[in-house]
Amino acid sequence: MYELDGNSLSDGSVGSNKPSPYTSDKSGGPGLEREVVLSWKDIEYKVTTKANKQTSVKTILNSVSGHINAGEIIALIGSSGAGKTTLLNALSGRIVGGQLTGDVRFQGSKRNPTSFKRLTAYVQQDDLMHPLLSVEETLTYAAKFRLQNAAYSPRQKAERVNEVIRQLRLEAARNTRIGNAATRGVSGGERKRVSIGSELLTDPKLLFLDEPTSGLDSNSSEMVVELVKKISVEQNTAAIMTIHQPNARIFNLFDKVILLSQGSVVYFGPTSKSISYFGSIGYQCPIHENPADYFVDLMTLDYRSEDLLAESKKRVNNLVERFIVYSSQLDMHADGKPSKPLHESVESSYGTIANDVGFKKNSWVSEYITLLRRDWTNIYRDIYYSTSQTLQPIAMCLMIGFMFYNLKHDDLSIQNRLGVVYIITVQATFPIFMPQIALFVDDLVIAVREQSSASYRFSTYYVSKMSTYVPIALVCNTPFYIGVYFISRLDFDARKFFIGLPVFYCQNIVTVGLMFIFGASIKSIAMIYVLSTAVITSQLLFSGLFANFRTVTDVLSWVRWINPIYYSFSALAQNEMSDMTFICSAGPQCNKAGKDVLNSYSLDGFNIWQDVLMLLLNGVVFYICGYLLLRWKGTPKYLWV
Ligand SMILES: Nc1ncnc2c1ncn2[C@@H]1O[C@H](COP(=O)(O)OP(=O)(O)OP(=O)(O)O)[C@@H](O)[C@H]1O
Repeated sequence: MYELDGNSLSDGSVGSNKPSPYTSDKSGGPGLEREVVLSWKDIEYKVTTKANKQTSVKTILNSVSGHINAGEIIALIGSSGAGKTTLLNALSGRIVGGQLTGDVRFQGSKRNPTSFKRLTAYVQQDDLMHPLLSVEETLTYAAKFRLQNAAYSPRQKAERVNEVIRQLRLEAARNTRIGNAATRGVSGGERKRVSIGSELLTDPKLLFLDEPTSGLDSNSSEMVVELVKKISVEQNTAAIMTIHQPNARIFNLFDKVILLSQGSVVYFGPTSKSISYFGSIGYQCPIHENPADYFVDLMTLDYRSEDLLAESKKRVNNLVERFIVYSSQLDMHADGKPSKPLHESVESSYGTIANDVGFKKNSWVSEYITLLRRDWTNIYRDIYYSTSQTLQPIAMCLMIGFMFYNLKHDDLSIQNRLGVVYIITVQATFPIFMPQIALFVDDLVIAVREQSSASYRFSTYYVSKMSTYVPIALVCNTPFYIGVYFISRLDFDARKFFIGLPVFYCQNIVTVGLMFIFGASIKSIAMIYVLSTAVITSQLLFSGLFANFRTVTDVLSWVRWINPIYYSFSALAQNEMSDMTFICSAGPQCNKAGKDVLNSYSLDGFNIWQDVLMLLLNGVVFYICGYLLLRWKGTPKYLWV
């Protein structure tokens, strides 16, 4: 382990042959051996980059080794782009893409991804939480998902939430909503503490934090670090956090620091010894300077001129080499023989603890009920969404109803009837798709984060989303259908009314399925809007109203068979017109049969029930694809070493 032990610089010299910190870790004090929670050795991470059509391999982490003991907090410090987040991700098992090599052990064993996820926690830099839930609700839902029902009763979960609220000093904000850019909520520091609290609920053995102080003033930053330290000490857990140039007070709160430059370790050891270490290799931190600022300046490449760049590169290389020399000396016993690395020695003492932890997931039903409750709370509180989803169908119903007011039974009404039926179909597409996709994409980001800590199953998430979005679509659009039916006076017949309504419902349900496909497969909302508009517009164009399928070229005529809108429009049009007869409004007396009209529009390829069947088949395919895409895209392919 390339780490300075607590005593190695006591005489101010570097490189004295001492018992290696690999073999015994007594940083807890004389006689106190602390459990090594995580150790990592020779971590290398490379990515392939392309520039000017040339492919090159970029090394982002270069032979990084270290370990963390229970009760410690370690700061990962370096200039921007030094590789801090990459190292944190590699250690927490969240690296995607590239080549990762080396060896990471959790409590002495190779990591079992599932147990590791459950026993550790990761606080992301962006605090992704539901803005409309209060602090207490956010923590309560996290507790319901992440604490096993078998081990915690509802009361014990509530007590655990209260304990975390107390621990993180969040009592005053308990009932305040999290908030976002649109709605004022808790302060930045409180938000960060809620984020940390959600992760602490499970009593993780190891906490990873990515820049927990970014965006906070120095008081809030100090409070966050102090709290993490207090918890680590009290609960004998460990924490590793990336942090940008902490002030001197915050810097001194850390037990150890890892200083990274260009992916290489420049120093890893006790914070208290960092100044003397740098002093011993010729870089004495000025008395009144903040040590973290001084170290980061030393480690940063200076791009202001060629000369300054060359000079800073030389300095950084020197710092890296000096630390390699020093750490290799620490690897030797006093007799000059290499000591057995701590990384390997801990394995024998801790066996396979990390892999032995058996977790019983909460039941599917329990997850589903909790997710459903959270979804409906969010929807109910989203005043903009609920108002617009309620008012839009009513406004459209009045407009369409009065535009086609009181349809007659003459031949002029043929076009109008087809128009009304078509608009009924359209109302079950865009007005449902667009607002729901915006909600779903926002929600999915949080779900993916929750998934990374194995909070619940994707299947429960998906079914709870279906159970939220489908009823909303149906309930909100029902007044539209009823209003348009009666105001425009579509053919008055109870049988027709009660056949048309379920067909309309089916189209709404299919639209929600299509929405899941887009939401699960594309992250960018702008891209979704562009592509989905193109897809839905094409579906509307191929509905049979604008182009007669007898005249559509063979190359495109097949589109109707995979077009749900064709089926719903055809079913609704047949339902309305197949038994009607239209009187000619002018000229010689004549009658036009609805059947003939439908035939002239090629809308009678299937009968109503076949149309409904095909519509439902489209829906089933959409929902299955949506689920598979959600699983595939929502489960990042993390690299484990
Ligand atoms: N997948 C990747 N492909 C290409 N470059 C990458 C990739 N991942 C990381 N990098 C590069 O590796 C370097 C280290 O990135 P990282 O995010 O770890 O830095 P950091 O120290 O956390 O920086 P900051 O403090 O600015 O967040 C950066 O130059 C980044 O651009």
